[in-house]
Amino acid sequence: MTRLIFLGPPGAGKGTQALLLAKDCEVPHISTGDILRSAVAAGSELGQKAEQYMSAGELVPDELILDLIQERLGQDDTKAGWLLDGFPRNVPQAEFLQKLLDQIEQPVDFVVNLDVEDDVIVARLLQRGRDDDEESVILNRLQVYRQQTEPLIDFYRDRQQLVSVDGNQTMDVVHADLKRLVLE
Ligand SMILES: Nc1ncnc2c1ncn2[C@@H]1O[C@H](COP(=O)(O)OP(=O)(O)OP(=O)(O)O)[C@@H](O)[C@H]1O
Ligand SMILES: Nc1ncnc2c1ncn2[C@@H]1O[C@H](COP(=O)(O)O)[C@@H](O)[C@H]1O
Repeated sequence: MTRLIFLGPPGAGKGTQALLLAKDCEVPHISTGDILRSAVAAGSELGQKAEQYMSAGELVPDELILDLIQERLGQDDTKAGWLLDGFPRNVPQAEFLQKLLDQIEQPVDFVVNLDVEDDVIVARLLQRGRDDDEESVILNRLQVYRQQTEPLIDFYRDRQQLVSVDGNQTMDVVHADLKRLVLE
């Protein structure tokens, strides 16, 4: 049983590491960014509403995300655990998640905070080249991260759930560190 939340700035490697660990642990990797990008590609109502925020590097409104995550965590493949990547992104989302996990009796094991410096992040994202990896949008995502998401570090530290991992190392070394933590 593995239930983890990945925190960290854009480009820290959350998606990369969550995908690797999801394979090791045989649990789903749940990325709200991936779900939203699929919705945009499909042209669904959710996608149409979310697109303008995503392309500007803003968070989409909570009302578009909370039902989505509640429904996803109710699906059968989550019974053996899950890895959350990109959710929660602000304090109201974290409070919602805490209540939801209490209700469905699925406590989180711990929250991984991937630490990476800003200049490394910008270089990585410019190389990744996703639609929202354009320099001005990257800088806005970083600002949104500092204002809205970074306070979650204290939120989870106060609850003794935070574990920091050095994301400045090679992907293999970060993966090995995470495996050690999960298997301990
Ligand atoms: N340890 C690493 N060293 C060098 N490059 C890395 C490392 N981890 C990830 N990357 C690369 O950096 C880019 C960003 O990684 P990734 O998509 O996993 O970040 P993320 O935290 O999920 O970002 P976002 O929040 O923007 O979706 C990718 O191109 C990935 O291949
Ligand atoms: N949890 C979220 N709350 C609000 N907006 C979100 C959330 N998760 C993703 N988004 C939007 O999608 C893009 C890309 O997300 P990544 O996690 O970086 O793939 C993000 O900038 C938000 O606009």
